[in-house]
Amino acid sequence: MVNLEVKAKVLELKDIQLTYGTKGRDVLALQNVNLDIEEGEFVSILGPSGCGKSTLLKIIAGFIEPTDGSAQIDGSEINGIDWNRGVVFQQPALYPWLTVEQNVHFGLKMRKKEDKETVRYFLDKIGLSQFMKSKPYELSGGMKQRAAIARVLVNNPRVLLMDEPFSALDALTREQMQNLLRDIWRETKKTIIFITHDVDEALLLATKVIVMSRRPGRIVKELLPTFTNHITAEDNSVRFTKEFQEYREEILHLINSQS
Ligand SMILES: Nc1ncnc2c1ncn2[C@@H]1O[C@H](COP(=O)(O)OP(=O)(O)OP(=O)(O)O)[C@@H](O)[C@H]1O
Repeated sequence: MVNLEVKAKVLELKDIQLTYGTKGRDVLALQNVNLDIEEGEFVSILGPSGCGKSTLLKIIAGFIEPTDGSAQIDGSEINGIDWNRGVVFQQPALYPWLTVEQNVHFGLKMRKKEDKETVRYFLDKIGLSQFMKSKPYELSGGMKQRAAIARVLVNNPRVLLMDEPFSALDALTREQMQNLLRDIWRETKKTIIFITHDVDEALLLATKVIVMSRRPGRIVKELLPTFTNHITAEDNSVRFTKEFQEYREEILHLINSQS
């Protein structure tokens, strides 16, 4: 049967170029980046250190403007930060003087959209209900990152942007967080853009893997793995298949040949 389902294009990056100007020395970070992202895609970005992954995410987040080219969300030019693009960083940015519940509620309150029910729903979803009255210093690294994810999800963003969110976590917690994020993605059908240095992590989560060249960053390959659709918390045996290893080797070869 022919699949006639047409998904909406959420993000469109056209000929993006980004030059940082520092102390008279220009750094060309991105050049000719073209990328379309459809609704519900889980996109992972890989590439050598310093190739411009975070820069690309910052453009999509609206923290910085491209020097050239166009970055659009739902057909409109990205113009500064907005609640429809939530960002999760490597280090969870929580307010230390607020409880977990207050941290998660913060964005809604800022917009005068108080909604305790939604806050509690997401605290439950990420497994932090019992800790909602705790302060961030009372939480483990994984728990803090759960709170940071909930804090973004309550705003119901169109796109979830994640910059190496699990790289500071121990291996076991990292795997738990990957499973949690996959579950959230399956349930909410959010569009996710996820930067990582870990090829396995990208293949275990993403439906589209973008490999970038060394600086100035360009996209050298887009791959469409489907492993994430076959993984559950109990069974991630697809990672031991020949196909997984072939993807892995191809990506590692691409990255290493850039270095
Ligand atoms: N504010 C800035 N001013 C000047 N140069 C910058 C600035 N931010 C980043 N750069 C440079 O731009 C290039 C791309 O940086 P970016 O942080 O986007 O890369 P990355 O791929 O995310 O790196 P990593 O994998 O090491 O986190 C690097 O050479 C970096 O030194």
